[in-house]
Amino acid sequence: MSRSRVIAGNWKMHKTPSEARAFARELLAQLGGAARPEGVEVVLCPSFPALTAVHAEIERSGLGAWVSLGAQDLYWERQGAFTGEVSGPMLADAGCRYVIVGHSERRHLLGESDEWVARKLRAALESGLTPILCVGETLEERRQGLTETVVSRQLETALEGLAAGAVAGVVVAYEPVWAIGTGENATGEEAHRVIDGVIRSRVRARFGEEAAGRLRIQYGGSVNPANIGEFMAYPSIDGALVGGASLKVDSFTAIVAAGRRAT
Ligand SMILES: O=C[C@H](O)COP(=O)(O)O
Repeated sequence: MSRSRVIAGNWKMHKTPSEARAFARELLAQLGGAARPEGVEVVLCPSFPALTAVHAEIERSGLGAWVSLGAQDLYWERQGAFTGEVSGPMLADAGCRYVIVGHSERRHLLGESDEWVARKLRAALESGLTPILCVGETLEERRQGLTETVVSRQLETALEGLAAGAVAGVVVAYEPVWAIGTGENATGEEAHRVIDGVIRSRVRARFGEEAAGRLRIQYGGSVNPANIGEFMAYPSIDGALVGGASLKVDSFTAIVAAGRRAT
């Protein structure tokens, strides 16, 4: 299995720039003090105002070969009269390599549609950023047996019209909405079923074997040091998108360490 794993910390609307800087310094010191887990990339996604401070800490740490900066969102236009929005070129210039698109909090709290997410994903790629595309069903959709329908629709709308080579470079995060911040995670088997049986197989059908084989697919939703092993036991799961447990140095470093593929 040659795909590297991506362990991303989504700090959401936590930590001021000074708190983020101090936290990043401590986290990077701890990550740098241990051996790099083989085949693992780490992405830190602070809020917009903290990006440059965290970028400076990554540079200072010398871990830039495997620790990257990511943003939590972007707008699809490159510049213009879009008050409050942030563009892909701005993020790239601030040192980002990754950007989250379509997080469920944006879809459900802020009304982002599948079409908006698709535009954002394209904008990310055009700016040379790796999008982390979030997909996942709500509790109600799960109860109605709509997981596959919802995940397929979100995935296919976002990837529609892209070249297979571009799709191969995307990271998809399967985040069942009912598992986010609730302490109630999907089981490894449930995550594997959606990741392999829905997401990778849809990509295979639409974009071919090579794109499907290269695409990295994470699980997200109440990941913590106690349950990360259950997900990483599946070769199909290429890492995790971590919310709450990424806000503490010890829990996040434990999750990063667990990301290495068993040999
Ligand atoms: O982006 C991260 C996800 O929303 C998961 O958050 P959580 O780990 O706090 O459940």
